[in-house]
Amino acid sequence: MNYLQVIGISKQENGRQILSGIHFEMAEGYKIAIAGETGSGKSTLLKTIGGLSQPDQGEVLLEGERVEGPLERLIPGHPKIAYLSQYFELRNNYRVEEILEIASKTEPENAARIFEICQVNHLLKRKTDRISGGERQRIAMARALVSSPRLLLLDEPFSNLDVIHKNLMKLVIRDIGEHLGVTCMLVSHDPVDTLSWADEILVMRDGVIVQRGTPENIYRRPVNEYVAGLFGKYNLVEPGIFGLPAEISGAEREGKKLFLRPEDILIVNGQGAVTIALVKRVSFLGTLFELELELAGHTLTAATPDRNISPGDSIALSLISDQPYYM
Ligand SMILES: Nc1ncnc2c1ncn2[C@@H]1O[C@H](COP(=O)(O)OP(=O)(O)OP(=O)(O)O)[C@@H](O)[C@H]1O
Repeated sequence: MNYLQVIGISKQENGRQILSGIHFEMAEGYKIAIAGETGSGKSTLLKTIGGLSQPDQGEVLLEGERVEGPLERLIPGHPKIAYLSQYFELRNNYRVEEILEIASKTEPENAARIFEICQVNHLLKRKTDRISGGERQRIAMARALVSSPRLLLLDEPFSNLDVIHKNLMKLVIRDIGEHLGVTCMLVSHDPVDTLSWADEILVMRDGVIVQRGTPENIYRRPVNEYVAGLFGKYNLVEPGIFGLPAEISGAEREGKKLFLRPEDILIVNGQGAVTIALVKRVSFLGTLFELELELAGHTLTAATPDRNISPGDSIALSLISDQPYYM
């Protein structure tokens, strides 16, 4: 039996279709991220899974039992599912430990482990109005976890966090799965945040799942430009400009273009190379330099650690992949 089954969920709001026939299954311990542009239905789907939004059609089963919607329960929500919104509230004028104590349904030993993983031990004696945004988010996470959920739903857990607190939060979320064994699903409007965490990513657009796959598959083999663009920069060019034969993989690739992430383009020693591009612009990105290149009338984006490349240079290119992807 699948741990979580989402079966044909559809929902309209004010005559508009927000979710259409969403269907997927999830095994226990599996990590699913939901990505998509703003308004694509990610939060509504997550709330429906958590019993906080009523679907018009379809149902959600957790361990074989139907998750009731808010119209079917006196208190909306499911006792085994914790939903952590980006707009969570922490009551004012309480100490952090009191907030956590009120929510706790777990043994003190487990609670101590959760506090350690969420890195809130040093905050327990503080009043809730004397903590920063990043600390609040970790406390809200600890509060959700001490309620002993079987499934944790995180809606935009990285929003409003600076890089340091975002990285801390990523560690917390990783450790929740690894050390507490809580199954977790998260939504992020910045899908790049989900690549290193998720076992699988569901990409949504207009209330429909447009692609489902491993992070690597979605990143390297997006089904369309919408999915490609969500996960970063890309190039879509005629295969011929890299000297690739036009009919590499037969009829299915008819009219398709070569899909390349910036890092798929290698800058090589010019001897014997056939593809020479002109450097138009160089931008420093921290770990890499991003190059804007002109090649046979195309503008390409490449990435390189080489700091010795300047605008106006002619450079030789090659492709990193021996399995080109066409879109
Ligand atoms: N209660 C509601 N009444 C009317 N429209 C709603 C309601 N809830 C959501 N919507 C609409 O449904 C669509 C999907 O909203 P949802 O919040 O699920 O998207 P999202 O992908 O999570 O977006 P974001 O990344 O901006 O949070 C949006 O167009 C939103 O305006």
